[in-house]
Amino acid sequence: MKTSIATVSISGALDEKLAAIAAAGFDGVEIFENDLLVYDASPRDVGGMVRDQGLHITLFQPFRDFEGMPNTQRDRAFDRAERKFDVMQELGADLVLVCSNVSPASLGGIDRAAADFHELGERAAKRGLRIGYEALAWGRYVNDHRDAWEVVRRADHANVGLILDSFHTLARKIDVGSIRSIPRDKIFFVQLADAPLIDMDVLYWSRHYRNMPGEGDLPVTDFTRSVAATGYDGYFSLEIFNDQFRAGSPRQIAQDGYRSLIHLGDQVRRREPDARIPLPDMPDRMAVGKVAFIEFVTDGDEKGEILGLLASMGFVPTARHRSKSVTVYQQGEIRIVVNTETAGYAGASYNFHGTTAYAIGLQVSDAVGALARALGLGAGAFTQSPGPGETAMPAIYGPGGSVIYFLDASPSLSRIWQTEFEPIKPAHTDAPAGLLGIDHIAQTVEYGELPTAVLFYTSLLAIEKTPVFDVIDPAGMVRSQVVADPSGGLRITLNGAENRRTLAGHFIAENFGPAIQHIAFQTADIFATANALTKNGFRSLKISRNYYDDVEARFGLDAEFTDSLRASDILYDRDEHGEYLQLYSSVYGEGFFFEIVERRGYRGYGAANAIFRIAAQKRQIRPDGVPGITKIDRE
Ligand SMILES: O=C(O)c1ccc(O)c(O)c1
Ligand SMILES: [Mg+2]
Repeated sequence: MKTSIATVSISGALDEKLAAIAAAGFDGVEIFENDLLVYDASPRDVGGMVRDQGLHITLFQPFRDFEGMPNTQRDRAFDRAERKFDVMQELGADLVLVCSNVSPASLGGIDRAAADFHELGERAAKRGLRIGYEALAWGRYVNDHRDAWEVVRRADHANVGLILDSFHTLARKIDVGSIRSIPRDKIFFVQLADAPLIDMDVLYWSRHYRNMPGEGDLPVTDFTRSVAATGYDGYFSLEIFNDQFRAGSPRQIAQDGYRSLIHLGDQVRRREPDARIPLPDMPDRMAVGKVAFIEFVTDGDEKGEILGLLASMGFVPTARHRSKSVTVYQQGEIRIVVNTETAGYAGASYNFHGTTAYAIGLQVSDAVGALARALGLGAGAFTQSPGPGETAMPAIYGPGGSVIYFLDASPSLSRIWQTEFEPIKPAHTDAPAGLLGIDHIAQTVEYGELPTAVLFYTSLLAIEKTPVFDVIDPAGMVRSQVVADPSGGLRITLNGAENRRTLAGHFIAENFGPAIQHIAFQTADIFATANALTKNGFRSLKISRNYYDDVEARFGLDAEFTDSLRASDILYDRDEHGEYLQLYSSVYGEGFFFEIVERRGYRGYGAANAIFRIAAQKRQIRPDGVPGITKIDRE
């Protein structure tokens, strides 16, 4: 797959952009004129800089308001073009993007536009250059790739071709099937961008909200399949106008972009038999059977607290690692691993973040295959040399420096709990609090890294994302998006914290980075679980009494049922599929907590209850109501 990205897509000065683009693995780069103009070096030197990074200049852009001008302005348009051709020759760029005219002065008329392009093609040919015509969704007369193609067809010049841009086509809901009949040699270049579905002016939407394919809601895969069906084998280039990306880390954004292209190319070539998208072989996205374990690292006083919390929820130690300071706590199918090693990555993670759920283990059909896919998508391998007799579990770095392990049914990995651990005779073997499995994991990330995390999980695993939704914290908004396997094997709620005063923002500030902020366990009977927990000394989060009056009225609940919810601090929600009951632990440390849920068919996560839960948690962290979260109520 020939990969490219426009310089406009990422932050920094031109040299920083180029370094980040090259480091991420791209083959080429679209040079945006502004990035060249504001950089203090000649076009020739910039061309040299690009090539020194091992990159090819795939396109120079944009050239605006060219075609269909009245005679008085037509000559000017050609003069301007010749000047741009000079720059391109200096740069070493052979293709220029001409976007459809938006000028009120332009005249329209398909033959007039075609004649202009024919002449421009003649002039370009003399210099060995090529012209690509792109329909902007807001072009004055040409705003549909089918019309742009008709102009190119009538221009009938070998040096004039079409540029397709997924955003313009998909934003206007134009049938992508129409691309399949365009001859591949007349498609000179393909730009790709996704975007969240927001109902707004298309120009504003395009210039501020585009994101990487797979991060938004547009059917970019269908678009790319249609392009691939023509046999197109040229560049696929990311052209992402996005305010957050412009302010983000150039390396991170470039890496995300590369991942999104490889993932897209991989999905397209699996579905489109005539696709000419060469990519190294990698297994397809894998379904997650379940979360096999969650691993905490802790030490010192904090260790006693976290173990106390686990015990109060009915977890019992079942196995101790043969050589490391690692213990497994279990209940039913749930395994919580508590690591108190001071060396290695766990120890380093503890020193930096304090007690944290830094690793998860995912059960997949082929652990080595999952690792291979992750590496193919640019993830970092996590390796720690195994001790004598230990099995190296395939693992990668996840969002925020977390670790993701893969387990499968292979002989060595499936027996890891027996071979590496010594059993501890448990005090009891039933599930004492009725906790049956992990319902979901909530991971808090920086606001700008929500799309990064979504793309990370959905490109690697057979899980789908929900649209973004807002969680209201009394101190600000938290943007949320869920990535989940429809069968429930893995559900991760991702929260992007916009400021440090929200509970999520406070958590990542105090934790010195993004991390798992809560873990939700499933029960089949939340009232029985609540009773068992109370007997165990579990301290639930106290919910405001006002909440229950409201929930009773909102859902028309029986007074008796509401009383039982109130008595156990259980929150209630309902969707078209059923009911949801939620119970929270007290807050641990600077914002970590556990949740227990009973799903009665319900498919969501109780977003409507989040504001009540967060307010209660903040009361607990800050009982005196003094701004700034300072003191934890441990009574
Ligand atoms: O917003 C614009 O003007 C603009 C310019 C060039 C493009 O390729 C594009 O897709 C949009
Ligand atoms: Mg474009």
